[in-house]
Amino acid sequence: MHRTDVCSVPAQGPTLSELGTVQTCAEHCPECFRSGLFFDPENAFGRCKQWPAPQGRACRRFIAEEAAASGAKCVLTHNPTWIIDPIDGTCNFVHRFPTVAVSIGFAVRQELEFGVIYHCTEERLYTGRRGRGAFCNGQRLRVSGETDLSKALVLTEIGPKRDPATLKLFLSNMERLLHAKAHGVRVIGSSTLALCHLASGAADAYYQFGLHCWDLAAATVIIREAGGIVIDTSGGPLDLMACRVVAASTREMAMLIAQALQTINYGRDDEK
Ligand SMILES: O=P(O)(O)O[C@H]1[C@H](O)[C@@H](O)[C@H](O)[C@H](O)[C@@H]1O
Ligand SMILES: [Mg+2]
Repeated sequence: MHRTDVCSVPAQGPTLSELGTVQTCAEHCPECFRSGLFFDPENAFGRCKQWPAPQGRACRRFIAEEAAASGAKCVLTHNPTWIIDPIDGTCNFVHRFPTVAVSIGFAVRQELEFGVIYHCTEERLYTGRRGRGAFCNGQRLRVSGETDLSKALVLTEIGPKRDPATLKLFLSNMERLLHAKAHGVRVIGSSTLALCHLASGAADAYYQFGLHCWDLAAATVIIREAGGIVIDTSGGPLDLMACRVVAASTREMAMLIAQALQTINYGRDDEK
């Protein structure tokens, strides 16, 4: 049966309900997914068209924090892949500290196509779709454009390692930025929401060693579509699996941060 359903989404970017539509499309097209059918790779939502999957591979894949925690491999192939952190800010959640989010990213051919981050306690839905802009509850997002570190609010997170050597490096990085006269440095307990604050212009830079691809996938699309930049801590292009990032409102700010940092090694998501 040739399906021509359009899992279309309005141009202003997806909302969970449209995403739900895409998911409904997937549910409505079980034969698509069973026989390895793809969404049209030219358009992440696209038309759910029927054509044979190459080498009969299953079509969409999932990379999720809890699956990785129970031993699943984090390998980003060319297949359409959902990259999910179901609760970002778990420690906050158990303390009833209201900085908790759900993060859902989607990649096709290893290109991040769209991201959705839902700030559960504030009912703020951040969305971004490649080439179609970034939004919070339908309001367009723009980064601050700040290039002066002395006027910048810099966000970071501690990362999971707490051994003395790692903590020394973490604190040393924070000290370096404060010595460089950063206007402020903040740790809020959720990398995805910190990155959304950057996309909204409420912060000017973010860096972290020890986060994961599921923290970065959705937020990277949202920041890029808000006019920001997301790179590796080396100053090179983002490596989604490298467990490290610098994001900023401008390339100048990103390079200032990257040059100040000492590396903390957390390995790679695709090598664990
Ligand atoms: O709460 P989960 O298990 O998602 O872990 C998150 C940490 O809580 C954040 O500090 C950290 O910045 C990352 O967001 C990390 O994913
Ligand atoms: Mg997380």
